[in-house]
Amino acid sequence: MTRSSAPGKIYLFGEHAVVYGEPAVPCAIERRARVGVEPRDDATLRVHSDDLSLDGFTVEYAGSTDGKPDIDVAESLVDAAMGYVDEAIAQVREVTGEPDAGFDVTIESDIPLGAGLGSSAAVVVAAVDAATRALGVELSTAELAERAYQTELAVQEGQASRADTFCSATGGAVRVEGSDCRAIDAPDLPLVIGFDGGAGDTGALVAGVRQLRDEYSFAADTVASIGDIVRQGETALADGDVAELGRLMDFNHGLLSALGVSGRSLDSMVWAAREAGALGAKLTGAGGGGCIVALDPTPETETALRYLPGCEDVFRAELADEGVRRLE
Ligand SMILES: Nc1ncnc2c1ncn2[C@@H]1O[C@H](COP(=O)(O)OP(=O)(O)OP(=O)(O)O)[C@@H](O)[C@H]1O
Ligand SMILES: C[C@@](O)(CCO)CC(=O)[O-]
Ligand SMILES: [Mg+2]
Repeated sequence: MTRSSAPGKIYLFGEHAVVYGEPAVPCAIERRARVGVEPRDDATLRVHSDDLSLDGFTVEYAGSTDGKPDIDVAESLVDAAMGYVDEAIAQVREVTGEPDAGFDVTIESDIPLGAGLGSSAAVVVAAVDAATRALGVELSTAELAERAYQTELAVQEGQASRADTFCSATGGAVRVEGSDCRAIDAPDLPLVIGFDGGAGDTGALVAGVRQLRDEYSFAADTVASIGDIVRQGETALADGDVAELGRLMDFNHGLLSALGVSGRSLDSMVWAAREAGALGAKLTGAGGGGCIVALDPTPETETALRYLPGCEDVFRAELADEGVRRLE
């Protein structure tokens, strides 16, 4: 068995706008997806994940185009669940020049699905890394990030940035603007995550923003303004000005909300954090439902979120300095 892990992430600033070429600053956090792969002697892909909300199931199907999944749950759920792993393995087949490679894949993850913490990117980065190594190919971090990006791009129907996958592959805080991806220095930040137990569909949310942006020039301006916030945020990060970071996060949340990607429970967690004295709070990732990130060095935000109806989990996030990790 060849195993790799990769971290999830939060966005300090810039999700969604990054899809249209604005800069974004995601930070990897110490919550990981671990993927183990065992090459098979046929072209079948067999995936087991206990973490899927489908209550743990195994899907088996032939890697060829006419292969039908052999499962006992609704096919749409399977499509949603399998999309990223399936495409990650397609990338592995291409980069290794082994179109008929088959694998048994086992996924364990500490990252809630579809909640804005980059579970898809972490699973994809770890899967591509483990499966290529299992076939005797070691990708550089840049190549791994590129293949993982191509995976998200394909699954999200041509609408993805390099931000999540680059951040998960390299770890740390990063800045992504188009194809320009780089590590940046970030001070130790007092990050608190609130999770409403829900999820959003990244592809659908990104498509919704694209539609608004095409329809209204002020929506396009909103996306451009998020870019301005990110640039200002970079200065605040470089200065270690946590109060200013918080103000900018609040503003960023407002603009994401205007673009239609927040929701009642995300807004209520954001307001609970602000009322508890957080320096700033915003949704993270694609939105719809899932997680917010707040800045608070005191325990007040954690306490407020813990008692907020509709908030299912609260935790402090540590920055993950290490990206992909080769386990065995
Ligand atoms: N533990 C897992 N096992 C199998 N597949 C997973 C697992 N975690 C995530 N995935 C895949 O990732 C998909 C969720 O990705 P999606 O991009 O919608 O959300 P996210 O990456 O968690 O959040 P965001 O992109 O907003 O940060 C799942 O539907 C599934 O295909
Ligand atoms: C919403 C988005 O900006 C981040 C999802 O975590 C999509 C992407 O960058 O691919
Ligand atoms: Mg994702």
